[in-house]
Amino acid sequence: MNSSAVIAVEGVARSFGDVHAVRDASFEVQAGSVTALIGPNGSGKTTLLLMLATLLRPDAGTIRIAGHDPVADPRAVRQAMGWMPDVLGSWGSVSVRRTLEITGRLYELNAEAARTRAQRLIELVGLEALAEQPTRVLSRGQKQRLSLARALVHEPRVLLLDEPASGLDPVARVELRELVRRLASDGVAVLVSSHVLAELDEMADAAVYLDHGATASAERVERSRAQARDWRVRAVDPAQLAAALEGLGVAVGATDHLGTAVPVAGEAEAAQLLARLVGAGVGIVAFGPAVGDLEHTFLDLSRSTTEGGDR
Ligand SMILES: Nc1ncnc2c1ncn2[C@@H]1O[C@H](COP(=O)(O)OP(=O)(O)OP(=O)(O)O)[C@@H](O)[C@H]1O
Repeated sequence: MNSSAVIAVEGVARSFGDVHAVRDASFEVQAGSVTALIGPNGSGKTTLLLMLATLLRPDAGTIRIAGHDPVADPRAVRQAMGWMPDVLGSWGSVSVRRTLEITGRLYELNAEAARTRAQRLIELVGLEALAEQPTRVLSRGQKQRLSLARALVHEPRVLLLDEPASGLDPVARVELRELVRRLASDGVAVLVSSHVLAELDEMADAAVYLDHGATASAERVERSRAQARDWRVRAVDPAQLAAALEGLGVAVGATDHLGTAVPVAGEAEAAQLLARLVGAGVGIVAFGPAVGDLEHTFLDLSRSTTEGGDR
């Protein structure tokens, strides 16, 4: 295992009867980084996270969290790790503040330290106005914030986040992203699963792609990343743009209100195309990849699996 890998997963599998939820997962997450866990519905993300969080036993393979084995030493793993599940199970009649204080006590903070920590976390996730309310009155997004605060009570070195942005409004999503980046810059290893790939693009340094319970190899991910992708171009005068593209012999894709899709092999080719269009006098107002890096790779991997490509 790499010396700074705080999460190390090797050949992990878990089935439920005939359902092979996770077949063969191997990856590492480094200290001070944010790694995205990406996969289609039912690909095994939650099952994998539950195994890392000591809540489910793997049938095969090895997991190390901060050097500890979740099966042999779940207590050490829980001390090192904060876990934000996709749905918060909370004590409905207990206030937000008490929830965090009780969680702190469960992590063996003394009463004074638990109180101070609860107050800091309430401020960190912006729940001041609701601190004395019972948790049952919280909206889904507010519950997500409480769930995140609870995961941070014991200042973990490893943070597992299962769909943390679901239910959050746009402002809260930006705040979540900034908070996660800040935690990573403090040295925390973060593994985050989400379906909102554009958001992960801005948050993550690395990605693990899970497909039918297996992680895609680094070589396969690299192949998919390198595939030609569509860029989208928009001009003040769409007719002039269409004529210029035709003049340059560019085979255009679909046009919608965001612009016209053009297939481009890489950034150098994109820069060349832009220079030519501007040189031809076209007033370009927007030019960029049609989808983010993670989404492009994810779509290409899904396509190659559907088409029976190798893994
Ligand atoms: N307790 C269980 N018993 C039986 N099958 C299960 C159980 N938990 C998960 N599965 C099955 O394992 C597969 C992987 O499920 P999992 O929830 O890990 O996927 P996921 O990638 O998190 O999906 P989603 O993106 O939809 O949340 C699915 O086919 C699911 O039906």
